[in-house]
Amino acid sequence: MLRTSKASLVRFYSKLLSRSAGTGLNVCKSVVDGYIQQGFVRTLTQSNRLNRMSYSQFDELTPCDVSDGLLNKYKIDNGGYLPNLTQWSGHSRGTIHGKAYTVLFAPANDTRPSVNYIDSVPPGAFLVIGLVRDLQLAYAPYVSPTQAIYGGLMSMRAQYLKAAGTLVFGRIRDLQEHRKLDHPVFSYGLGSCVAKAVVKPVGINVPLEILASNGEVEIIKPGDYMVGDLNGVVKIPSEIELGSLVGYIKKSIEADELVSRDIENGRPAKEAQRDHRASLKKHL
Ligand SMILES: O=C([O-])CC(=O)C(=O)O
Ligand code: NI
Repeated sequence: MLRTSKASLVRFYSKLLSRSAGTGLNVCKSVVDGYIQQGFVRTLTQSNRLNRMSYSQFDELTPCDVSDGLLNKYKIDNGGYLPNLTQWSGHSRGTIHGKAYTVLFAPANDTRPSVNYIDSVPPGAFLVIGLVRDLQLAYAPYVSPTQAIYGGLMSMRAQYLKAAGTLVFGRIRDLQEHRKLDHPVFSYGLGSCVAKAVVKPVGINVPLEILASNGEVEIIKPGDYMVGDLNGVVKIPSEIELGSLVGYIKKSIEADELVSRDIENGRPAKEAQRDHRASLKKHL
């Protein structure tokens, strides 16, 4: 009982800490540090281990499965889907997944200095590159620069550092090179010219604001879990416990397999769905 309440306390403060990042609410950090020093760190480590154990289970899931889980269990209306992205390369690798390592690009005349993001991509990370809000559009082509902000050499380095894949909310170039490497790259579009005359990277592991085509803004935080394939990319917010999500998704897939068998045997789809999905409610 006590452990549960400690765990939820730590989760609560961790959330508060991530929300307060950059807002000057340093008091939260000292509170969290205090709890961690008092031994609650063990609980955190245990929950990280649980998350780590679940990671390879995403090899067997698709972004569609994940969206079903986010919609039905967590009531996230868009199922975490980040619209209008295409997977250009790395198709042989099945489902691509990893924690978001985010990079923000701003206009070349931004006062912040340019940063080197590519040489510190963590192993297993999903490299996620976005532009500042002013350079984004709600409708195709979704960004105003026509230049490519990512190329083949960057994929070569990301792959060497064992990144899971790359997601660019903008244009990429050197398509042949990404394909030759078989490195998974997703983006809005393509280009041929490098972007140094118009934009530069200014932030690493900062939240990215992504304008979606329905006018909503999706925030991608460092550490959010990203899952992609031919269907596109889905974001699992870092607050969601991956073990519980995967548990629900597996039940949901089992139910769909029973529906599929019934449909193959000529049973009406509506009736089969109603019957097999009813039992899912107890896993919510
Ligand atoms: O060189 C650049 O700046 C971008 C590029 O084409 C690559 O990464 O291959
Ligand atoms: Ni290049």
